[in-house]
Amino acid sequence: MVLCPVIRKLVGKRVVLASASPRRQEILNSAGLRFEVVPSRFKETLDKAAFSTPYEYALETAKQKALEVANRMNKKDFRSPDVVIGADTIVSVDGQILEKPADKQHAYSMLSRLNGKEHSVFTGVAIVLCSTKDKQLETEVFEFYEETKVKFSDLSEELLWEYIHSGEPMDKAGGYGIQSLGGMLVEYVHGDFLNVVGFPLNHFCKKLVELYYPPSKDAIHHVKHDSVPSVETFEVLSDEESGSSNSTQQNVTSMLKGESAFSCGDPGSLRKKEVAQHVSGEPMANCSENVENQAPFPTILIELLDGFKASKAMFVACKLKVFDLLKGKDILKAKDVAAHINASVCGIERLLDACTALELLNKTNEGYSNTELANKFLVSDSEYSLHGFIIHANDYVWQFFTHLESAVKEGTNQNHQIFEKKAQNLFQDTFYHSRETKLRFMNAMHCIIKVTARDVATAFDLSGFRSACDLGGCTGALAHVLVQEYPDLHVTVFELPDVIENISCFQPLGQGSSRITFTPGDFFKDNIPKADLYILSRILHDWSDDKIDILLSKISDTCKPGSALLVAEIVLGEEKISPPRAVLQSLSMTEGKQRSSSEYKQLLEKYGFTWVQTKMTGNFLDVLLGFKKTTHNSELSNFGF
Ligand SMILES: C[S@@+](CC[C@H](N)C(=O)[O-])C[C@H]1O[C@@H](n2cnc3c(N)ncnc32)[C@H](O)[C@@H]1O
Repeated sequence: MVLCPVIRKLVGKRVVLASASPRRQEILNSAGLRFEVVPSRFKETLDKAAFSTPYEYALETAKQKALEVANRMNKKDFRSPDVVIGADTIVSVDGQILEKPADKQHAYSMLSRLNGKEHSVFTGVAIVLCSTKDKQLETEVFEFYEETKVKFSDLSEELLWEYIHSGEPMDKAGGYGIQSLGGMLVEYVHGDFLNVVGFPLNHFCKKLVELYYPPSKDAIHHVKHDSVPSVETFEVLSDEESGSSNSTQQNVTSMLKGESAFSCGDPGSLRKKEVAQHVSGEPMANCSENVENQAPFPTILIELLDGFKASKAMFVACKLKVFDLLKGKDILKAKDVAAHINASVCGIERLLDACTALELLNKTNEGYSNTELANKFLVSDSEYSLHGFIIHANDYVWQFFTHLESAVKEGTNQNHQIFEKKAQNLFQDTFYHSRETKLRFMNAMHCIIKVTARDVATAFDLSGFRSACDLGGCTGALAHVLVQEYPDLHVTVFELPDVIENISCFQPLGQGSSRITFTPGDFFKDNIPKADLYILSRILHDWSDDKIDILLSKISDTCKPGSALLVAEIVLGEEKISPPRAVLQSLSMTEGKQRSSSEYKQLLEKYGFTWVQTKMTGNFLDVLLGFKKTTHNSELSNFGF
């Protein structure tokens, strides 16, 4: 549901959030905004002393972040976004700006400064409207900031260090996250809570209202500032400039060309309006009113319409090992690629052009070559290859989605259509029904967990644990990262015997592997090994509540008080409509389901795990950690919590 009608005004526009912050993404997602995430590469190194107030610093950083992304995207494919949103959150105390702590000691000095005092949280937000003229990017910047006052209670040193050891402060401005454990430090909040989380949604919506529902012409006044040259404001624009039928026609044409809905009139008049906007802080006049009456170009629908073609083009190029052929610096013509993989020249030429359009390949007069993205993720033997996962998507998931209509009507998964028999057991009867399909599935899991393992392993500080058991740990890819990260940790991978028989080709040579043991077994039927820490990575979403009951009861019974359970899954937003990859995965209708953070928390608590914390990693998987109930909190501090 989209509560704020103005958010709907952005439907059909290419909206980009220039921030990697999962918190900002979640806030905007839950407001119903559809956007792409392109984290800014702007280095946050502006000289703070050059700004007379903290919010000016936050505003400038937000603006530079957004402009960097707008410029980069425009240069990259000459297809600029319509709107780029940049934001920067800082904490200010005693006139000093605090950003993210560099290490635990730095976090301690920040939190000590905030202890027992009131401080301000400022978020600067820049909304950059983009358009192009002769492939040159033109931008208009609208900016605002929000201030929220927060007061910390008087906190003991012990509590501050406990909080620091939770790992939570490290990626947060001021060294705390109010939406999670950090909320316990806070006595009061005056102002917008979401501003402290990282994005002032309310003010953002008001700003959009100003932009998209501007006040009538009469309401706009001349402004004169002593410090800036006198400029024309909206009132001096002629009718023609500000909204005649001619300019309406131009708007429609420019929108159909994919240009910004705001690029009406000649560029000169646009620039005048732009200056006026900056000076007066007032919105653009009739230009956007005209646009309101036009149906915007439904970019999102067109992209959805073509989505399956794009996926399939990438799948087929992977299956034919096109990226392997072009790996490194090789440049080949279509006919050479066709000869190598024994395919038609015209077919390959079309496939290579499609991959170029999708930014997987580069094309010059000499021929085609891999983009960096393809070299890194699509070549089958690259370190972080997703090739195996893509082949699984092509050979299995794709088939499933061709039966989606029946799946939706029947409310069941369609394995019986694909495998021609009803699956009693998801793994034995489907993924593992032949050696070929088993290796394909294992390779797919191996690819995806390799890319995400480091973030899973480090989402919490696990250095207090000595033994871990990764239940359904497949090829052991997560176990390998865990033993690299934690030199005192031993990991048992508990897996089906069928899988363990086939793990040898997935084992890296080298350090740490002597601390990994593979133990065959069935986690529903057999006893599970004893450990301080149990791990369920992408297990719970696959199973029915009955099966989960068996598994979690078993873990809970085996766990000693103070031991912990770590769950890695894609965590749904509380409204359960984001992130799209989780919601789309749900369509595969396995026995299980995806859950939100509060649902996982409830589930873990039901089996005796307390103190459940969630980390949204920004990577493919999010992580939850809960501790087996203990009467003594001191047992938790053995693990640094
Ligand atoms: C979706 S995969 C996740 C693999 C791995 N944990 C990861 O995150 O990539 C589920 C894994 O659970 C294993 N599994 C399924 N049923 C099992 C059972 N009854 N006992 C032990 N492992 C099982 C499968 O073999 C598979 O490797």
